[in-house]
Amino acid sequence: MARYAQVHGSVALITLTNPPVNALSAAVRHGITETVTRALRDPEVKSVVICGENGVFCGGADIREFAKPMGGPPLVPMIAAIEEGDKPVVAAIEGVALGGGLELALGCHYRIAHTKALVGLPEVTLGLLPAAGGTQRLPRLIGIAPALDLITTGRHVAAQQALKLGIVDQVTDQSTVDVAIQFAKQVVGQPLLPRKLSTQPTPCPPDVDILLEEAMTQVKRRARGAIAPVACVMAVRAAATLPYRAGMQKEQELMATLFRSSQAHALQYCFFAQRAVGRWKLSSGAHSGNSKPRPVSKAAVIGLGTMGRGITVALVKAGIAVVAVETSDKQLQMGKQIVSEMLKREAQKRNETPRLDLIRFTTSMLELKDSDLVIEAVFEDMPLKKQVFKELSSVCKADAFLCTNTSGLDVDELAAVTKTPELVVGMHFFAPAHVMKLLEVVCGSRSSPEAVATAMYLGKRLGKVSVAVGNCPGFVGNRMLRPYLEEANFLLEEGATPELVDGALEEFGFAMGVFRMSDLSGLDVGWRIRKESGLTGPDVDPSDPPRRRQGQRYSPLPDLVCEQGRLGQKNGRGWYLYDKPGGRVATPDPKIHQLLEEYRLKHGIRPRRVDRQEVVERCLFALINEGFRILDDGIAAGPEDIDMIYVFGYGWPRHRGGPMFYAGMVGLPKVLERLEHYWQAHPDVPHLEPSALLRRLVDSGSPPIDTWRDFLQRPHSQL
Ligand SMILES: CC/C=C\CC(=O)SCCNC(=O)CCNC(=O)[C@H](O)C(C)(C)COP(=O)(O)OP(=O)(O)OC[C@H]1O[C@@H](n2cnc3c(N)ncnc32)[C@H](O)[C@@H]1OP(=O)(O)O
Repeated sequence: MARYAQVHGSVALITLTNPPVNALSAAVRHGITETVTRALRDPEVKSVVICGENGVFCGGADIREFAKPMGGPPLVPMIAAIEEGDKPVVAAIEGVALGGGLELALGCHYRIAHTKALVGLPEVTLGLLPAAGGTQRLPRLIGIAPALDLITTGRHVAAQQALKLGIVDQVTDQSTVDVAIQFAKQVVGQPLLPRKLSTQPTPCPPDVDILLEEAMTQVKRRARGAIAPVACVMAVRAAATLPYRAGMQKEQELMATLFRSSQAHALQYCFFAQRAVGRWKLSSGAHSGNSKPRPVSKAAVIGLGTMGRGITVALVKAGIAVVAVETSDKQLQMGKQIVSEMLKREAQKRNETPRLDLIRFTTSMLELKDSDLVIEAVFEDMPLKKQVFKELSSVCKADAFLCTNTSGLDVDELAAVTKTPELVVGMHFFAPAHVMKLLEVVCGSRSSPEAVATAMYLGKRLGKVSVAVGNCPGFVGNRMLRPYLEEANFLLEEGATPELVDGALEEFGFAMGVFRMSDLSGLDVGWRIRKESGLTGPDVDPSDPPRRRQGQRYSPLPDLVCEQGRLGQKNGRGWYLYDKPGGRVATPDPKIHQLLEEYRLKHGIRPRRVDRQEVVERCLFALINEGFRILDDGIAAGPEDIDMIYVFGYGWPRHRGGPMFYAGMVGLPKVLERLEHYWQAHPDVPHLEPSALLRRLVDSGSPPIDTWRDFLQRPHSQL
């Protein structure tokens, strides 16, 4: 899978041919080994150019092969043979040179890149390190600090920046291969040794130890338990402190540990899951392959609250014209000012001019008449949303898509008040909507394939990971969140503190524990929803005991906290005390501890010691259990969909693969056994009752996650 040609008489042109990204599969490695040997042996060949077919140099090692036994020639000696050869080899980089692809290029003596090319060592995002010499050659080429940055973050670098850093020798906007061939002819006869990176010393600043220590501290803080970034720093340290051969040895040792790790499996699963969720399928048989999105050139956003503002900014950043609607002039002016500031900040980051000209702010719904797609983002209140949808249905053009940003209300109920229910679909963004990568596309029972395809595609244009889900209260993400939050509250009743619960979840890898997250979102949001559903406030059934509602255990603790005027970070007091209203520095609050003690005393609860393991099991296994129910109900098509929702929308640590993957990693029998244990202890908590799907999977010998779809009762029936 590498083509060989002799061009311009004396140049061997080797082209990698493994579409779509010319990944270095065993066949490609075999092809490179064979063609390079041929070129080096042929006396007519004076220099060599390596390029990739279809405008892509190489996307790196073939990630699918990592799960199989290793076959074919290994990368390290293959790249060493190129570098050690006595003929100049030039890499012609178009498209991407990533991971093993860039390592191959680093083994070449020269690198020419197209202006639009991207290079990088993203192995860390797959739980690995660049183990084909990348951690040893890159620091020798560009120095310790920039190499640490690229290797520990895995970020892609555009050609011009790669030129500045010294990764590539030349950038061209012409045919890269032609330029590389000319270049290859010119460098024949020039000394090759200085171009062989493995023979060069690593340029080290005098304070290299401090630099490496700081890098280690920084990655540990950022990594939240991920091991690959730490190993990356250790490998670069080897490049700074050891000769090349010993450095390579260290690289291989570190890689061997990472390669077998559950984190690497989780991260590689995420890589493919992220791509798989784009291939949606509806119960009607329509799917991403046979349903075309309609172009959206003009969108509208109704409501300029937090969500509406973020959605407007996301649309404008994608170059889409927006009509932004508010009810009153005052609200409109406030929205306009905040959106403008947000856009200016965003543009500043990208060194661009803010596209304020793309937005028309108005209080008149009549201005929506030529919008292709409208996103309603008003208050989370069904009667209000219905009123908006009725109005939209009469003012918008007949084929306009009508979308709701509801976080859990019934999309079918909204569709029913319109003249075009087939054009109604949910687009559930996550705050801040211009930043968060997740979009839940909620398919109502009457949503057309075209409406779903358009919402999914629009999400992609906005840079989101769009996941199609069915219509049920809370959809996927928020439905699973409920048992998670409830278990956290029950743990407080039983003896835990907010900081103990959050500490356990943060140690697991969440950026923020459940109580800090609730404080950030605002405690009044959930309070209002609980009042509306009769769980607290005047509508509570007076015959309900204080800690039971609607036939099951209920914790009124969050209501009590709100009643004390503690609304979270925004007013400086919630489950924690903050440095100031809106401040971010959270400290444990003795008043909350006192409230918990008084509460337990009042309800005759004898506090017990809750450990971190119980926190993780009760909160996360309850959430996972709901995930199994969602799968069996046909609300999500597969475990990958749930996992991507949690990784991109709820801060689930990516190196743990998402909740469903994690369940498989822990072992389904163990999850089942712990749920049974906790359910026995708390029979009044229905969400702890193990789901039927979990039981079926365990009874079937706990099959691997990629076969779970075969065990679903009604696969994607609600999609
Ligand atoms: C000793 C170890 C040495 C080296 C280790 C490595 O090299 S690890 C691999 C490092 N490389 C990467 O991490 C790059 C991964 N790929 C990407 O980032 C993107 O795919 C890329 C190349 C930027 C292209 O993006 P684009 O949006 O254009 O396409 P898409 O991501 O949808 O990919 C298209 C299909 O190609 C599959 N694919 C991509 N890269 C690889 C790969 N390295 N190995 C195997 N398969 C790869 C991808 O899954 C898509 O296929 P699909 O069937 O749709 O899932």
